[in-house]
Amino acid sequence: MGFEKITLEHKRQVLEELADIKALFASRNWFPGTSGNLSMRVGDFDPEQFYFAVTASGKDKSLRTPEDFLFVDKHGKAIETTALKPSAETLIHCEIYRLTGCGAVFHVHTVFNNLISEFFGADGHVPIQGIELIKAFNIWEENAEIRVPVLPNFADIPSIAELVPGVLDANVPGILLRNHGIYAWGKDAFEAKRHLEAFEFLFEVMYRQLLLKGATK
Ligand SMILES: CSC[C@@H](O)[C@@H](O)C(=O)COP(=O)(O)O
Ligand SMILES: [Zn+2]
Repeated sequence: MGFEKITLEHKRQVLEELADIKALFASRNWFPGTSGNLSMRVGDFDPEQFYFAVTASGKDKSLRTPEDFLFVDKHGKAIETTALKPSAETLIHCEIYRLTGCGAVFHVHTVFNNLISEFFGADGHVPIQGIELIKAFNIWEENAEIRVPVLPNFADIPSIAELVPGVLDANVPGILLRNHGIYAWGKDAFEAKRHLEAFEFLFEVMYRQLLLKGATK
């Protein structure tokens, strides 16, 4: 489906939902120093052609303005004439949509995701086992273990994006960038938010557990 076939009403709904989520995350201090970016797909998913709304680069994400989002195509290029620049990390969003067909991708920098990504960075993944909130990823088995991939935080975003297919785990809707932040996604904004909140909770539990155990592993 071409971008022009997607109804204005649907596009407006998506922008409103994104703006509400942005305000909520900002209230949690999840966008310090203009960091973080959010996106939501508009229209159906087709790996050959899809579109999404993404935060404009470098904005203060705690503010609500008419210039907070723009629409881009599957290559991360703006589809309409605009002075706004898509998030510097849009290519990572593109890759996640392409590989998963998801409906929303949220990226935040928090103290806990930074600390945990660095502590386990050399291993290439964060192992999480036996914590109830793993069920937020629809994993119901007892004492389940997941591994959250950790990618190096290259300055060159395309170099990060090209590593995504090699580490993405269909059962784990998130990827950490070392000393940077997390990308979490879901079939829609509700699910992406649930996943992101679960990751952040799990990272905080792990951080505190490591302190309790004297930071041995
Ligand atoms: C201002 S530090 C954060 C940025 O370097 C980047 O990692 C980030 O998350 C926000 O970039 P943006 O281009 O505004 O989407
Ligand atoms: Zn970032």
